[in-house]
Amino acid sequence: MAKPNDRTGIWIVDDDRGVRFVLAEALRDAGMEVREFENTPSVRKALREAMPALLVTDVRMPGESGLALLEELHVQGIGPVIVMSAYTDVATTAAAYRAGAVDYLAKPFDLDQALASVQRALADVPQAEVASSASAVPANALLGESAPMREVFRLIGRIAASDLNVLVTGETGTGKELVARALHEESARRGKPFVALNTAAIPSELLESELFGHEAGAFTGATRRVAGRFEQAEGGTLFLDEIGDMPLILQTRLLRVLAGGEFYRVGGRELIRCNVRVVAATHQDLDARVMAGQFRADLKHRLDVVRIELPPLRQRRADIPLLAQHFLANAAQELKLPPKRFSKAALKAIAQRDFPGNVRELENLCRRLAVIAMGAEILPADLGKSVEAQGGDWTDALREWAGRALERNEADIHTRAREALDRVLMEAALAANEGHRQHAAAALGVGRNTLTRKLGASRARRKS
Ligand SMILES: Nc1ncnc2c1ncn2[C@@H]1O[C@H](COP(=O)(O)OP(=O)(O)OP(=O)(O)O)[C@@H](O)[C@H]1O
Repeated sequence: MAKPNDRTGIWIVDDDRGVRFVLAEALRDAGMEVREFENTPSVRKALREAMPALLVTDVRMPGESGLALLEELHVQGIGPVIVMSAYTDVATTAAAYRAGAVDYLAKPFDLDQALASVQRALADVPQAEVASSASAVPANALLGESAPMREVFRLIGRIAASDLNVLVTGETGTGKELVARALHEESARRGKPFVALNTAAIPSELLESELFGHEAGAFTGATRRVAGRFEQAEGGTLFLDEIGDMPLILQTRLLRVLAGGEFYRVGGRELIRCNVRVVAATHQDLDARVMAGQFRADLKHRLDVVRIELPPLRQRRADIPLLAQHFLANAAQELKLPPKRFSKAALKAIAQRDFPGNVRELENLCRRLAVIAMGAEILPADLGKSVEAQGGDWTDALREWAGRALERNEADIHTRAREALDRVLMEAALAANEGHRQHAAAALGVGRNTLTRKLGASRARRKS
């Protein structure tokens, strides 16, 4: 193989002649020397005589994948490499960064963007830290193909391996928790716990012990030592949802832990060191809360090292068909119903809807459709039925459900029914109020705390 100081030119590897041509021309126009390759064996051959200053490679090509080549070259210390691909799922982007890529271009890309990326790579501008573990990447449930979601995947892939704190923002139901999970799964912390805590769902007087644990006798009713979420997440990731609602006094404690990596359990004297990556999320405007004195600016800075903004579903309608089909198939499987599919017209009609409750609302709609649509194909008329079913006589369905559950001698029928009732009402009210909890609570005629507590309890149960 050639010596590293012989590096010249930019090598483009892509089985698509069109892509090679357009990119090569753009780079040549910018005064760069370019060589083109249509597969990895030809690159290997060329590497016997020369080395590129920069390699730009596609991922999926007939024969060997660009990532396999990249991994090998990375081990040998060649670099930098830019990966370009139409596959912008988290698993592929994260794998590219792990294999040593300095950037990831989502196809189709803008030529100016590609040129800027090449120039950055050549100038050796430091990119995000990358870890170099090459283990298999688990399948990820975070779906999307719209431009904003591709950007989100790219960002996740880029920062997952670092230990940076991340703030995920977006309306309710946009997938903030899924993003936090993806960050965890794509990091070296995978295999260690991922612990989620909705700070708004826990009464503030209990939140401290929930986060940091307590010793026996710390307060009335504390009969034994209990580990908090920080301890439970040791070595892994702690997801703090609705961070904007955290009481100020706890913000101060959290800040201390983040700054020092140490804490005491409530009522405890032993200083506990922790190694936890914190991913926080909020649907609120944290900057506005800082301005209003409701959120500590220094804590915001600690949490907001990297920000991932999830756009509402109505701003990424291109994702709706993909998500809807996925949820419909999932619901049918989960509920043991025969598989159903959307007619083209139904899918089109769904994609035109606004979803104030975002992906969660779409998921719920698909579940209802899986149950109520008569035929194997869901038609636009079924969408209307689904709306009627929401406002129709649901007690019939409940009666039927109760009858079946009793027949099967199932346990906790009343509790489960109440939970389902709570959940449906809360989700409906949140969806109707753009995720605004106070408005949703008012619309239901319950207190805001009741709503958040029930919401948290119902989610915790669904997760367990
Ligand atoms: N991109 C996506 N692909 C697949 N499923 C998704 C996606 N985004 C969200 N979901 C699903 O939608 C539901 C809501 O997502 P999630 O709980 O992550 O939202 P959230 O933003 O954390 O909501 P909240 O602010 O109300 O806590 C979940 O069931 C999740 O699996």
